[in-house]
This record gives sequence, C-alpha cells and structure tokens, in this order.
Amino acid sequence: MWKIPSPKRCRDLKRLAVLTSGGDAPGMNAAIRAVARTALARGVEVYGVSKGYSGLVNGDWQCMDRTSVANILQTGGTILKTDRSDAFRDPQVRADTAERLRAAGIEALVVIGGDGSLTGAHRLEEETGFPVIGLPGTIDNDIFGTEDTIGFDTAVNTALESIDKLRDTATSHERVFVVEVMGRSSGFIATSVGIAGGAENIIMPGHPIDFQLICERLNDSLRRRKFSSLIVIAEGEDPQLTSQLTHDLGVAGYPARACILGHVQRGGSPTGHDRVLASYLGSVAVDYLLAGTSNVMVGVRKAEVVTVPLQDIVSNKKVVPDELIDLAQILAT
Ligand SMILES: Nc1ncnc2c1ncn2[C@@H]1O[C@H](COP(=O)(O)OP(=O)(O)OP(=O)(O)O)[C@@H](O)[C@H]1O
Ligand SMILES: O=P(O)(O)OC[C@H]1O[C@](O)(CO)[C@@H](O)[C@@H]1O
Ligand SMILES: [Mg+2]
Repeated sequence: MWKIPSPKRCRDLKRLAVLTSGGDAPGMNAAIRAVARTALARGVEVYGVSKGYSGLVNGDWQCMDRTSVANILQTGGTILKTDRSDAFRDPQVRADTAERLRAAGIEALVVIGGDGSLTGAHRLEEETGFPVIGLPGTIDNDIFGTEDTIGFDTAVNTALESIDKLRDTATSHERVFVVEVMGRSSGFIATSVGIAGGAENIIMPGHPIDFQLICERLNDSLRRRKFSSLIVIAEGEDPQLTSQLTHDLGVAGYPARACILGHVQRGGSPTGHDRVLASYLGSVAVDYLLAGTSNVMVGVRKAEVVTVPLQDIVSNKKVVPDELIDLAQILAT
C-alpha cells in the first residue's frame, strides 16, 4: 500500500465542488465518496457537479451529504456523470465559470479525470486564480507524474477476462486472434494485458507493424505445435489497423479473427486496488486544499502518495518505458 502524507491544515474552506470529466473510469465513484466524506468530516460543504465541465459551465451542481455517496464504492461509472466539453476549451468560458463558482460561494474544485481534464483544470487556475486540485481518473494510465491512475487496474482485469476466453476458442479452432484494447495513443493497457494474458505479439501505438516478424513468430509457434496465438494491439490512431492486420494474416495463410474489446473495458465494479487508490487520493486531495495547495494533481510514485504540478502534466507525455516493451516482447516469444 502507499505511504500517505498528512498536509497541515492552514486555511478554512466553506464550500468545494467535485466533478468527473473525460471517459468514465471504474473507481471514480470511490474517489467522489472519499472527497465528499473527507470534506464533510473536516466541516466543508460539498457540491457535486453534473456532467464534467459541461455542468460546471452551466452551474449544474447539487449539495451532497454523507448519504449522497452511500453504496457507490463498489459501482462502476460515475454518479456525477461525465462529458467532453468543447465549450470549456474557450478561455472566456473558463473566466465566466470561475465567476459563477465564486458567486455560488464555492471556493475550490476537485477534478477527477484524464490528462485532458487536468489540462483544463490547470488552465482554469492559471487564468482565473480559482483553486483546483486534480485526481488521475482514466483507464489509459497515460498521465505524467503518476505511476497509476484510477480505473487502469480494473480495465486491465476486464480485458484479461476476455483474453482468457478468447484463448479457449483460439485453441479449439487453431486460430489467431487479433485483440484490440483501448488506451488511445498510449500503450499501457496493451502492455499490461499482453504480459498478463500471455500474448504472442503486442503491437504498440506509434510502432510500425513488422508483418514479417509476426509471421515468423506464428511459424515458430506452429513448429512448436502451438496452434493458437493472441496478438494484442493498442487502438492507437488508425481505426482500420486491427481489421487490416486480421485481413492480411488471412491472406498470408493464418486463419485469423479480430476482437475489439472497446467500451466494455470502461465498465464494471472497480477492483480492490482501484477502490483503495481512489479512496486515498480523494481524501488526501481535500487535505491538500485545506493546506493551501492547489494547481496540482495527487498521484502515486514509488509507493507514496505525491503531488504533481498540473503544469508538469500539461508539458510532459508519459510513455511506456522501453525496458517494459522489451520485457513484454521477450515473454511473448
Ligand atoms: N487543452 C485544453 N484546454 C481546456 N480544456 C481542455 C483541454 N483539453 C481537454 N480539456 C477539457 O477536458 C475534457 C476531457 O478531456 P479528454 O477528452 O482529453 O479526456 P481525458 O480527461 O483525457 O480523459 P480520458 O482520456 O480518460 O477520456 C475536454 O472535453 C475539455 O472539456
Ligand atoms: O468514449 P469515447 O468518447 O468513445 O472515448 C474513447 C476513448 O476513451 C478512453 O476509453 C479513455 O480515454 C480511451 O481509451 C478511448 O480511446
Ligand atoms: Mg486522456
């Protein structure tokens, strides 16, 4: 488990708001609960904002009490709903939003979301001085400065359930399965699912497909009388890649099927890991706000809960380390 800091309270907060933004991620509810319960325990009122930045822009928020967050720890999705808001990308809209928040007596905001949501949070604080603290909530695990994000562990486990089932049918039919996992332009889900699912090939975003190498590996498997193969492919930027590869394998004489796991990976009850992570981060975020710290994300690094300046998240990209890619490829052969 992670070591938790105890930031020293040095300011009063009467009222804060919390929202979820970007793609939903299992564990967001656990994070909302932790924020609400910790704030209430510290004597701070909590407002839940509906539908991410869309609700924030429109002043769509509700006062929460302890029971508003009862019985949600184990549920997937987000009780606050979420959205991708184009309006919030406009600086004038962000300025108006800060005014609206202040007029409602809201003094700080907790944003639970991915790299895009945290970029928006950073812009809001930089431009308007409105205090914001971020929590990493995304299945993609693509946020700089934190080794883990809320929802990643659950998504990997959900994908693995399917991978294990595909292995059964792949073996029975002596087929290749090309399994596409989410993760946008990052390959964290693909790497973890590939390693944990024993995939014979892992195709990472931004790395060109070496079709000849894939065929050589398939031939090698066949020589070893291994008649099924799973190729895990990260969704990346090209939506045609999975179907194209499946087609090319068929033409080259390897019977293949494609399976795009898609949004299934975003749903479901969060794992214990994600519930604990979300609970720690949500609670510590409130204590940091009370210690006068904002414009940061609360994340985890080297088994410790840490703060990361939002500026660092905006200006750096988190990439899968080369050693991990090498390791995955070694285990795959
Ligand atoms: N550069 C930006 N400036 C202001 N707001 C932004 C910016 N980038 C993203 N946002 C806001 O954050 C929202 C969510 O961003 P995005 O769609 O990238 O998802 P995310 O938070 O990265 O989550 P995930 O990748 O898990 O779906 C956007 O719809 C927009 O409202
Ligand atoms: O739900 P939407 O808007 O289709 O977004 C899908 C994207 O969201 C994520 O699930 C989370 O960022 C990505 O892995 C995926 O590319
Ligand atoms: Mg993102």
